Order: sequence, then structure tokens, then C-alpha cells
Amino acid sequence: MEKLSEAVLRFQNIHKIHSSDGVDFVALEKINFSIHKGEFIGLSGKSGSGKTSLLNVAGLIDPPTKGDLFIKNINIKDLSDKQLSLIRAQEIGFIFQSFNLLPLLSALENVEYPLMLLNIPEAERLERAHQALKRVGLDGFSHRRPGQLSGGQRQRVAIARAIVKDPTLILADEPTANLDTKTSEEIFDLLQGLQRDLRVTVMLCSHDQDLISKTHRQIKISDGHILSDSLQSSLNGGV
Ligand SMILES: Nc1ncnc2c1ncn2[C@@H]1O[C@H](COP(=O)(O)OP(=O)(O)OP(=O)(O)O)[C@@H](O)[C@H]1O
Repeated sequence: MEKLSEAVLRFQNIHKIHSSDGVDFVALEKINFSIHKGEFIGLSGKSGSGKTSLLNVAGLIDPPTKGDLFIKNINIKDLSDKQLSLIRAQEIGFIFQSFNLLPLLSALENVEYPLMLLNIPEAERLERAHQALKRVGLDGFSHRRPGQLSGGQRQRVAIARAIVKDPTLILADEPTANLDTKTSEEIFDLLQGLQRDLRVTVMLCSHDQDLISKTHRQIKISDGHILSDSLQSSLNGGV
């Protein structure tokens, strides 16, 4: 029996249909699962299987077409757009394949940015942004712009930007796809360390089976369906 009180997110019969040029495409169908506090979930599946669609629904970026999504036991259908935006801004950190940093801002300003959106006072913003950069090993790089950083350093800035708001959930969409093998492992280890030390919940999707095999819970999707959902009891870092 699932402990619903500990579920950060619960998908109940979720469907996602993308429509473009009058054509419907079923990207997710009958998705049922829960994400619990402190989990590190590796999501895998072939290209086009629905990984990004699932992360976008989980991140409240894209509403499901059908079904119910509960965040901390609240049905998102009962929330206004303003409430959803606030939850997204406060509780969910995103990390993307292409880093998505603002090129004209320094590393520090990029990390500070989500706190500006939450109207956090400047002194606190700066303190927290410095701490987050330190946590990802970039305290000496705060004044560099993204263009003056390596790919791995840019992804570290993006991770600092995700953790600075002390989120409940971090969603990482192919965070290592643009990085070489060694840097990918470092970024993965960093995310794993954050999950362990900060007790933040992480769901990461990747084509890299070596990385996925190191996650505590592995979910495989195919053609918009969950194919398997398994706990790796031999690994540390679970709930
Ligand atoms: N905005 C959209 N309009 C129409 N179809 C879409 C849209 N977004 C995604 N799809 C389709 O939905 C399916 C799932 O796409 P999704 O991006 O979720 O897969 P994915 O597993 O993340 O793929 P990849 O590994 O290549 O990034 C694909 O067939 C895709 O073409």
C-alpha cells in the first residue's frame, strides 16, 4: 500500500496528447505512479517514448490532457494558474540538456534569478546564490558569464540555479547529453550528492544506460506507457 502522505507527486491515469497541424499524437497514456520524498529516479526510454512529455507534466510546465496530477496530495485541477506558477517557482528546479542560462548574466546573477522572481531581498539572494555556487564547486567563478565557462561548469551553474530555491523536486531532462563521459559522471555524482545531502527528490531522464543504472529507482517508458518501475535495493541513496 502506497504511503500517499509521503508522495511529492502522484500521477493518476495521466494522458498527454500533443496536437499540431490538426494531428493528435498520444505522448503519454494511462500513466500511474508516485514520486516520493528523497527518491532519485532514472527515467529511460527510446527517443520519442515520452520522457520529456512526462517531465514537463511533472514540472507543471504542460498540463495533462486527461487524468489527475497531485502535488503533495493537492489535485492541480483545484489550483489557479497563479498558484501553479508559484508552486513551480518555489518547489521545482529544472535542469536541461542545453543548460538554458541567460547569456548576458554572470553565473551569480543566473543563480540569483529564480530568487528575484520570488521577491527575496537582495542580501539574502546574494548569500544564497553564493552558497549554491559553492555547493556545486564554482565559488571562484561567480562573475563569469556562461560563454566564459566550460559545458560542465555551465551545467553546474544550472544545478546551482535549481537548488538555490531549496526545491522539493529537481527534474533533469538529459542533463549530460552535451557533455563528455567524464564530465557526465561528475555532473551525475553531483546530483546524487545533492539528493543525498539535501534530501531533495530528483527525477532524471537520460539515454545513458550507465547513468540510469546508478539511480535508486528506474522507470522505463515505451510509446507513452510505463514498461517497468523497479527499485534497486543494492544501491544507496534511496528513501
Ligand atoms: N509539441 C508537440 N507537438 C506534437 N508532437 C509532440 C510534441 N512534443 C512531443 N511530441 C511527440 O510526442 C512524442 C513524445 O515526445 P517526447 O519529447 O516526450 O519524447 P522523448 O522520449 O523525450 O524523446 P527524446 O529522447 O528524443 O527527447 C514524440 O513522438 C514526439 O514527436
